[in-house]
Amino acid sequence: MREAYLTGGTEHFDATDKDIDKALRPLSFSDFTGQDKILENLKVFVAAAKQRGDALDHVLLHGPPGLGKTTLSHIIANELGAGIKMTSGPVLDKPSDLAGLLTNLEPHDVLFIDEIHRLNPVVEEYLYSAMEDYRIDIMLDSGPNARSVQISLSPFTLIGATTRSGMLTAPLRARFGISARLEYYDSKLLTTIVQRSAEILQTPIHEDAAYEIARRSRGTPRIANNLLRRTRDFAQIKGTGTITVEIAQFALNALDVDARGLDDMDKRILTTIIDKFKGGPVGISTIATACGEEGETIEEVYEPFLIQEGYIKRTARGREATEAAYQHLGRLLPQHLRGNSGDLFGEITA
Ligand SMILES: Nc1ncnc2c1ncn2[C@@H]1O[C@H](COP(=O)(O)OP(=O)(O)OP(=O)(O)O)[C@@H](O)[C@H]1O
Ligand SMILES: [Mg+2]
Repeated sequence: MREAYLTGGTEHFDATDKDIDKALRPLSFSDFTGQDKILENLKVFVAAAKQRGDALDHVLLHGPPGLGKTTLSHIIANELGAGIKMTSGPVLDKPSDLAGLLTNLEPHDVLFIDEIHRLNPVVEEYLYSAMEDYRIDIMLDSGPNARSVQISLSPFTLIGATTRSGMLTAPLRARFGISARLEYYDSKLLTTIVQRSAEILQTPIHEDAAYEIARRSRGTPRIANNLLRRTRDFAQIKGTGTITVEIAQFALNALDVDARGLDDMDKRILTTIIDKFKGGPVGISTIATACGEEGETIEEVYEPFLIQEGYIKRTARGREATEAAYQHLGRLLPQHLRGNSGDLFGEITA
């Protein structure tokens, strides 16, 4: 169930959750909280393109799931006053799928390709000339009648989103004029997002309760919104409807979200490194097998947050648990991590 908070977009939610998700989505630059640097730049690029009457340059948005890549793509289209067509890498099976989408774009429209690192290489090849020269060459017929026809496209903006920018080919990456990496949100920003969402859901929430949800949301707006929804259920059934800090704590504990926002899989990864591999270093695929999870998912979804929060370190020989990880899980620090306290001890006994 926790997976719904972490992975793959909105498809895990039921119908009502999907509707709520839509309602909570910011629609304009001014509605969007955080990622200040990215927004500042995008505002300039959008305004300049509009002033010149050009299509906006192609945009690559990358970063962990749930930080607002899809949301930002819609906002960019809104701010451009343009239409948006959505698709995703694995869905574009044949060049004709891509051609169909491209030839239907109005001038300055946005084509959004999610999971762009998973494009079929043949389709990707076609995308190059579309991005560069706004044209595609398609083959008609096959065998002796085969001929290639060139089709001009309306100037458009491709927005590609990916959680794995490292898996993009160099030629594709080079064709994006604008590239932005979304970062995890701090608790203050997430508090603002929780408060905004609660207002849209018409649920009264105390500020300390909003903060409690925020700081336990793995730096991720999607998780914050999900925890808010579930907390709202607890407030409704177990309380008076208002989300107080007590209700928030009760709900978050019931949902197995720990005090620092780590979930079951986060903890399983840390305990695996510490208990089974003496704190590391250990390779990601070994951790994955021991945790019963895909290596890719660990690298893409769990590890970035654990690294950012200082629980694991990436070294040339693999992943290592840090002092913070031992402390958080209540494990005894191994000798090599005792550093300062060991010295102090040595001084006293000397
Ligand atoms: N800056 C923000 N302010 C307010 N809400 C946000 C913000 N960023 C994201 N959200 C909320 O979080 C949810 C998830 O965002 P979004 O779907 O854009 O993430 P994503 O980066 O596309 O994730 P994925 O990689 O899984 O596709 C959205 O429904 C939106 O309501
Ligand atoms: Mg998305």
